[in-house]
Amino acid sequence: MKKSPLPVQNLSGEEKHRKCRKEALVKLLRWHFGHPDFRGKQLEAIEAVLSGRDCFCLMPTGGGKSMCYQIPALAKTGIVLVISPLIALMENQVMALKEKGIAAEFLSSTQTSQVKNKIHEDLDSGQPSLRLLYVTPELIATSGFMSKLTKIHGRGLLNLIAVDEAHCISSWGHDFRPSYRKLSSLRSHLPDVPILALTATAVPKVQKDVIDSLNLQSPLVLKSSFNRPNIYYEVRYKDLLDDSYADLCNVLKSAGDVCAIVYCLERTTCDDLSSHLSGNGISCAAYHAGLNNKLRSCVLDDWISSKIQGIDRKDVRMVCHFNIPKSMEAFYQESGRAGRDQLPSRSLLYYGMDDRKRMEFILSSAESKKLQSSNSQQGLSKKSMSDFNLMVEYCEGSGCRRKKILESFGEQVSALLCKKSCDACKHPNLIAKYLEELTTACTVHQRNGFSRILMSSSTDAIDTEQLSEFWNRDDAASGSEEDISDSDDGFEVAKSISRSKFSKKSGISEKIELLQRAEENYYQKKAPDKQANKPDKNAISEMLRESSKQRLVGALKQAHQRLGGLKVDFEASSTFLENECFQKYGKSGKSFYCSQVASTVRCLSTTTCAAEITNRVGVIATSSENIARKEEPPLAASTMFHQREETIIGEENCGKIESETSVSAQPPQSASPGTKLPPIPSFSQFVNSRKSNETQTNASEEHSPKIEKNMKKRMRLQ
Ligand SMILES: Nc1ncnc2c1ncn2[C@@H]1O[C@H](COP(=O)(O)OP(=O)(O)OP(=O)(O)O)[C@@H](O)[C@H]1O
Ligand SMILES: [Mg+2]
Repeated sequence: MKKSPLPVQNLSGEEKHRKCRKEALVKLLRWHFGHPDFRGKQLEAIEAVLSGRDCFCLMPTGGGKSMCYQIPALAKTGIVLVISPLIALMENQVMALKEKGIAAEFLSSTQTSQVKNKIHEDLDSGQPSLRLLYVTPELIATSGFMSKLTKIHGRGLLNLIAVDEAHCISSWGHDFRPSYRKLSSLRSHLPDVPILALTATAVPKVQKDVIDSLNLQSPLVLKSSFNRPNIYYEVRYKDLLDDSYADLCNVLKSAGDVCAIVYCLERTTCDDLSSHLSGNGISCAAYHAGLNNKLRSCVLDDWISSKIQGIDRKDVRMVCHFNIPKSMEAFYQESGRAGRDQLPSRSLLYYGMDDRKRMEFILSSAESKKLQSSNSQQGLSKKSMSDFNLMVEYCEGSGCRRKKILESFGEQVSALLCKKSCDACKHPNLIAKYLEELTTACTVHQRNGFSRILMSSSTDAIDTEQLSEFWNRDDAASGSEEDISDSDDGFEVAKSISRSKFSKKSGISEKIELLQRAEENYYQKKAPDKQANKPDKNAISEMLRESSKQRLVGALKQAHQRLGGLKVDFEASSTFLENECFQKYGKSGKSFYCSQVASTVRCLSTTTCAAEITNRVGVIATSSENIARKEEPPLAASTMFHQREETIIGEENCGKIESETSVSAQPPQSASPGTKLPPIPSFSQFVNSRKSNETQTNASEEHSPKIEKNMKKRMRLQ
């Protein structure tokens, strides 16, 4: 329920006494957030920054770090600037604050220029109403925004700069973000504004790096215990399971209607698992860097909409790692998304020997790559391998899992602390038995060799930041930094193998061979005959489309009632909107399509302006013809296009190959009505035809440096 804001109090006035001050702060906490008292070191952090002191605050995931800057924003007139690496997090926090009647906004490319202008107007006014402004690190780096901040500060209105997820500044951390480096300019431009750095990453080297990089001056360093008593830790051994997909499916089903996150190393696993779970009646969606920004935001929207909470939803009951994470830090951070409401929750890790080998390969590739590029990175690469070994020990060791987590962060605790809230403490004999079986299974496994050699050497997620879950949609201020987990689609397979197995000297033909192998492998995985027998669980049925239309009609009618008269034809408008969803995400499958419909319904249900809807669907009159024409692209061609794009092109700026390959590689929407698109050649066909063309045109120049160079450039092997 929305409350009227408590009048802002200037606590630095007559309430000088610490006790009174504390009482006033607790009052703010109770009034705005409904919490009875501060947790852990929150109060100390708040008092430090309110007194103008820098502060480094290390608290576990879900420990309540946000409160350390949200309360100061309410305790003084002026603005608190919050820097966050993840737009979804910003959106989510701003939404939650607004619901509580607190004036908060975020600036990012996802907003309309109208919204942005409004925020800027407020900032430029003598008395901004904003209390918290969330921005991306990229925006801080722009001179325009920095000079705006300087002006606000000049008017005495910039109270605090909070750097959330501050470990992103350190290349020693598991989520290093180059854009965070730019934050070092904050201190030089705004020397006397206190800075609060917040993180849940406990590695001492990272802490030092954060303090040094942000140039914190004699900061108050606050550290809390990392124990998450409400999380039950468990490991399952893939090599001992008949079918880990089925196992996860059962786990999720038996957990009931709860919210869960499943982390996978690779996009393909993410997609496969997601469609497997959907096919088994579990509502889920894949979310990874292979999706475009809109799609990702759409999935996130859906996630948010189910309980009006975001990626950091408090009620996540289970976090599952379907592949072993690369470090204890990453594991802690991700598993820590469970149970932020302090209620009993579960962390489940599926450990498999193949996964272990694959991660070892990734990390050792990173090591050799970094050794080549810079000797100074040597220590970093070695560190990543020893970090991973801790993770392996977590899975393969028999002792208390909680103790292992805490010890990896330098906390010495007794296993009694666990109170049987991990599988190793609760079922020690069973775990001992599993580990014994695992040893036997592995011996057999090794004797037989690993089945998926190509797979295990496939992932090119060599840069540490590529495995990060943090991401920004492209920000107006600069290019985007799409840093979420990367994977091994066919192109990546070939790319990584060509990088790892062959030196730069290897010939183009070897690389082409590899690409062809990768392609074969990709298509084998998606073998049509295998697919043909199976009904496509992710297909969008006519029935689903019809029910989506009905949902949209309902939302339009509600908007009509709420806004006092919409001058639109409900049926035609809903058909238009549904078509739009289908056009955008029809090819991507049911979950994305449903998500887009949900997003549109939400948009209709929340808009406060009738003109917004009429303008949007007003397009119908002029574009209905186009819609009819654009509907239902030829399925085979569009699927093929999608696969090609994913497999071979895979990244941005691929126009060159695309346009040379075939005219049919145009997006199907742009094909004129009735035009049957010619078949798209496979990548092998394309490469072979190019090879023979080039051989014909200049036989003597076969494998000449020029051709190799061009081919290399086109295929972006390097
Ligand atoms: N003093 C408090 N009493 C009770 N609940 C609190 C208190 N402070 C924060 N919380 C709640 O704890 C939850 C986690 O808070 P928050 O998101 O700030 O954690 P965090 O430390 O930033 O975690 P993360 O590292 O995941 O970002 C929120 O639901 C918040 O409302
Ligand atoms: Mg946080």
